[in-house]
Amino acid sequence: MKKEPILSVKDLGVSFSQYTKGLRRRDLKVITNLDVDLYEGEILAVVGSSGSGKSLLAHAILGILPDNSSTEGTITYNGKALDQRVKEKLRGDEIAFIPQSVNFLDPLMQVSKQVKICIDDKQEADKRQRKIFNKYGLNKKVDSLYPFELSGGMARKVLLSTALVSDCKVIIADEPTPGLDEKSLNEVLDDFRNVANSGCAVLMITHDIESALKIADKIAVFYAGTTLEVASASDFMDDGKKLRHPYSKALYNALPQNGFKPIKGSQPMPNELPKGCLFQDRCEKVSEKCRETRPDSKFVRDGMVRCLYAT
Ligand SMILES: Nc1ncnc2c1ncn2[C@@H]1O[C@H](COP(=O)(O)OP(=O)(O)OP(=O)(O)O)[C@@H](O)[C@H]1O
Ligand code: NI
Repeated sequence: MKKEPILSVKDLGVSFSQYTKGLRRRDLKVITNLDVDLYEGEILAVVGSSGSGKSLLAHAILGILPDNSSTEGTITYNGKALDQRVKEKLRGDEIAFIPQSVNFLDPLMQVSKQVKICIDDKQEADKRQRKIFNKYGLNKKVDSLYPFELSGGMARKVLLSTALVSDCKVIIADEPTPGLDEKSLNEVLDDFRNVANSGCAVLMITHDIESALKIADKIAVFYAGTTLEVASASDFMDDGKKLRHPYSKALYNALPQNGFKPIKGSQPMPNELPKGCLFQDRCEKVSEKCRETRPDSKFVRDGMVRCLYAT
């Protein structure tokens, strides 16, 4: 029997209402057709350039989008559609969030306390908090510090600790690794793999495809607010031959070990999305049909892709 996802996002759309000149209101759609499925015991890495919709996906799942936003599509958790009330209940209880900005730490609480409140077993809390701080090289003196007294790297480690000590079923990590030294980066990647191996589902948003490939099971490739491909991490090898979308292949070719070969152009802005395929202006294989038709998602060789010509 095929395993069901613990968290499933289907056809997510996010719009923001904005006031333009003359106080006319208009809706700007910044996300169209985002799809991801998360499974227990698996790490799904979400990659894509700045502005492709990675953080908004996380915020939509957690119910922390701004008030001037509206959403379409469905987000289900254990098969049940999530509404705002349930999202708020799950946040911090079953779903742990590691935000992109370290400003999410409580400025008025000592950092060791912020980690301890995430541990259900209160008798074990002191020990477990110290253990994880030790592992990340945060000495005893750090326990009593407040966030403003920490360097960026230290604050990032505290944020990571809050999620990794919790017994949550899902961890959503938005850029968890910038600012970490090499040793801590490897520790953190190992820890994500270990929590996944013990059954947790991990959604890891990252610019760092190389790190993602070390630990992820699957990679979702976002572009201009749309999921273009979801592939096995093992498809990112052998010249990228197994990848289904030209953009995923381009990302693969741009990795340092593959010679940093970039592609020309940039992702379209939300207010200038073309009719048809979003990647058309940068694609070598573009046809007339690509300019007319926005590709639906389809399953190709056990992966998902939005390209008319994917095989
Ligand atoms: N509050 C907002 N109002 C209007 N547009 C927004 C708002 N928040 C995000 N956007 C737009 O939505 C798009 C997706 O933003 P998002 O923050 O999800 O990108 P991202 O992939 O996380 O980028 P980064 O890698 O830089 O963190 C961008 O075009 C951004 O400008
Ligand atoms: Ni972001």
